[in-house]
Amino acid sequence: MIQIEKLRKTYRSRGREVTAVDGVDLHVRAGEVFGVLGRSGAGKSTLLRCVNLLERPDEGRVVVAGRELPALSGGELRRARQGIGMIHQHFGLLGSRTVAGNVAFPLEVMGVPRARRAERVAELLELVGLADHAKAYPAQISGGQKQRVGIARALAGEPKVLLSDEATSALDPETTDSILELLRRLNRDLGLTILLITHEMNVVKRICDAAALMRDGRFTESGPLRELLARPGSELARGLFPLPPVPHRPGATVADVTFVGAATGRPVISTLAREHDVDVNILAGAVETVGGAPVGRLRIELPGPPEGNAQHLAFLREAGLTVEVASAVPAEVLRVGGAPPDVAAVGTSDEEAK
Ligand SMILES: Nc1ncnc2c1ncn2[C@@H]1O[C@H](COP(=O)(O)OP(=O)(O)OP(=O)(O)O)[C@@H](O)[C@H]1O
Repeated sequence: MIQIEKLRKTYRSRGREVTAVDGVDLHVRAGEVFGVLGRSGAGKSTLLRCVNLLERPDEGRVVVAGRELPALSGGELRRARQGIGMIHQHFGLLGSRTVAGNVAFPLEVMGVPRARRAERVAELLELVGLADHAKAYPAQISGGQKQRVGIARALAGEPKVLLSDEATSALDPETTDSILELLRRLNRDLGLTILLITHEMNVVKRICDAAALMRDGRFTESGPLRELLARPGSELARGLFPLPPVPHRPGATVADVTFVGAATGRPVISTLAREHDVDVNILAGAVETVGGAPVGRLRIELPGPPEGNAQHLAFLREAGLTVEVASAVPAEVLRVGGAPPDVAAVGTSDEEAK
């Protein structure tokens, strides 16, 4: 649905050059929720704004719903943009218009007749759970309700794609969850493809099917969450599912074992202990839902050095588990129970990030 190839965008001002997006490839499938995670200044907003051409890229292809946007003329581009909704961190509502008036605004611009407009506004407010607030003004509603108005307005033109620019960053955790739930429901019920940018790992964990980590204008890794979780050494996986730091005895083998999907239902660890007659010490562990699928992560300790446990580790890998031997992982990665500095820092508040 969104195909981006070798995208590059450099800002030039007062003799200074900043390459905000430096050769990004991105493929978002129809019906997918894709999250781009990164610190402030990584280039996320610029990337998002290049998808609907609010920002014109210097190089690269931008194809949305089969149309190569940079090649379109003014009128064609305006029509193509109707198929791409956008929501923002600070909502961008018109304070002088009611909730209904804000949602009606894009329909007026599109030239939708008054009667149809009123019907459509009612449908959209119902969809986002704001039917009772049609006559309120933005100043009279909460932040979460304002974002619901933003979402209703973004959906006015029946877009296939929704771009979300830190849509929950200004909201408290409970309201964030309710907005994420709404986005997930719209994704499922309307088949809406969502590309979101965020600095919050929780957002990726809650609703994304796939994600990329962006740093200095580039993707350092990307892919479906299930694949990332099963990819040894993935920074995103460690950030999504950190384990607490656990001191371990020298001379023992400590390994982080990740179970994704079907593997969560099998008693692999007890089978290893029984069939290989080895003592498995569980140091830490958790089972969570990531991208809608159960994922388990355990930190285990086996007696003796890794060389002596090669057969046991191979057994776990053959059973479909991802196994990372802790002693082979760089020390900084083990800090904060597995979240490396860059991914951990992504969780800073927006105020800190600015
Ligand atoms: N209009 C502009 N003119 C000049 N430089 C810009 C402009 N917009 C962004 N930049 C620079 O491009 C880089 C990437 O900025 P961008 O806003 O895309 O990052 P971001 O990851 O979205 O960060 P944030 O979360 O703080 O918005 C930064 O160094 C920023 O200062």
